[in-house]
Amino acid sequence: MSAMKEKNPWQTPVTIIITVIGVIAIVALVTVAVLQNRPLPQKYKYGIVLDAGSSHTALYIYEWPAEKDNNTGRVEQTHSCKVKGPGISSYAHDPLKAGESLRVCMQEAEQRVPGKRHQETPLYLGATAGMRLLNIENSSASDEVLKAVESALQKFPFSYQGARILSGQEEGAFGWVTVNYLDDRLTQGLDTTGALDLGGASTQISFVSEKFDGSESPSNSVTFRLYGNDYNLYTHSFLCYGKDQALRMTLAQQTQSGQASILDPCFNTGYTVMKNYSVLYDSPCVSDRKPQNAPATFNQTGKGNFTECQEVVKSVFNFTHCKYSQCSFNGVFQPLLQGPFGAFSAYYFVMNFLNLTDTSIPLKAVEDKLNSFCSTPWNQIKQQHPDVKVKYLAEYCFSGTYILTLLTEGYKFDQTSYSNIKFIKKIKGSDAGWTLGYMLNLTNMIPAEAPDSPPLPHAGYVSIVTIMAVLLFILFIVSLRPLWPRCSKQPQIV
Ligand SMILES: Nc1nc2c(ncn2[C@@H]2O[C@H](COP(=O)(O)OP(=O)(O)OP(=O)(O)O)[C@@H](O)[C@H]2O)c(=O)[nH]1
Ligand SMILES: [Ca+2]
Repeated sequence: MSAMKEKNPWQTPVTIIITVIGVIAIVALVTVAVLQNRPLPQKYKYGIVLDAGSSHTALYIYEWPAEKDNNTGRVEQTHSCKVKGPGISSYAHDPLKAGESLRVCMQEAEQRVPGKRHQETPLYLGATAGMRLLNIENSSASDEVLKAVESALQKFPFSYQGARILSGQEEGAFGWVTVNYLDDRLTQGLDTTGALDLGGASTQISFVSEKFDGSESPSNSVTFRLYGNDYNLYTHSFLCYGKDQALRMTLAQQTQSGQASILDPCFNTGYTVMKNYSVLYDSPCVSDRKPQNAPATFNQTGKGNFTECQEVVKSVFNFTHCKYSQCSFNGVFQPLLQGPFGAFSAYYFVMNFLNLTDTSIPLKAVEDKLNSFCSTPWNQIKQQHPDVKVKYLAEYCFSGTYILTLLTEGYKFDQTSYSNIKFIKKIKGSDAGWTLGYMLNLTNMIPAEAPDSPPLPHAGYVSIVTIMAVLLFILFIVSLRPLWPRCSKQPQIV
């Protein structure tokens, strides 16, 4: 055996030098290209929206890249703060307290938004059904409350943009914008998702239906042109059909004769509380039905019967008159249900607690679950859920029954369309609700026309520069072929 040694042509000094220079050139070229065109360090802008709901106020902080205001999906919720205490409409007798109640969350916002952005950060407060009801009942009181929150908010260093009561249409439409913006459906021109919002004092349904052009009921029609697409949205807000006011209506229904006690099928057996007639009837949703000569209080005792509860709940809906081709309830027009729906706020709280967020199950199974929950004694319910707020816990039988009835009898969801509902709280980290849509609209962040298609994205640019550099280098090496050392076919024997 003889030792053989091949002479590797790549090891000649010329090729080594060429290779090293080539590699250095590529690295330098790519580095310069990448650094030169790297997106600048990201700067963010902020916006703050206060959702002054009937049951409570919440503050949301949104953030988006400073140079890309128009890009869909780029605005995100970075923080939320729940105001302690009730909604601002509950401070009608002491409006200054409504302003004060916002202080803690506003101070939190001061901490969260970088100081140098404070002055340019828009701050909005939108009030919903609680203030709508107060405005009906006592408009000077609602003005006082708005004035008080206004002067409280103006003390903070943000760019205050006003506090006002949203109309039901706005509340429904902006909830729909939020859901579809977060799902990235608007820029893509995709089919949209409907929005179902169940608050404490009102509830909204909003969706696009092919059959609906707005002509049959103009007051339910909202048109948008977003990113070059036209949308004709159906939306309706039912005042008094939020879950707290609906509960009042069912109690009013059961206390018509002004009795001193009622057996309420919507509460668990063994549950009993004393309620005040004047407190119960202190709302425009029921005030006209206050029984004469009723005692000051009545005892509400649970009977825990889902079927009977559903009967009482049904009685707060009016199905008799409809002057349109079709109605949901109370003579309100509603086109054919279409597409998927996102159901949020109390829809989510309640159905999540009852383990009913899976909408692929038969409606009969939803009823069975409610049946068994409602008939469970109150003691047992409390024992099973020691950490849940007693007020929420006591109302889940009613709330679950109300939601099922509202969806199926009210809005006419059937087995198939029910399975198109998704109970949601957040989408990609941002809460579902009207606040984001409201801010996007007021800051003109959703353009009517599609923005020009962006130039090559950074990653694409880097890839192309790298590929080109490598190709150039290969071409260079190949062009030097005449200088390549000849390699003999025969291995040399040393
Ligand atoms: N079970 C449960 N209920 C909740 C929770 N938070 C709020 N609720 C109740 O759910 C209902 C709706 O709450 P929200 O969506 O905050 O209602 P809101 O915005 O104050 O009322 P609107 O002005 O009508 O929109 C109210 O009855 C609340 O008391 C929760 O964490 N769990
Ligand atoms: Ca709300």
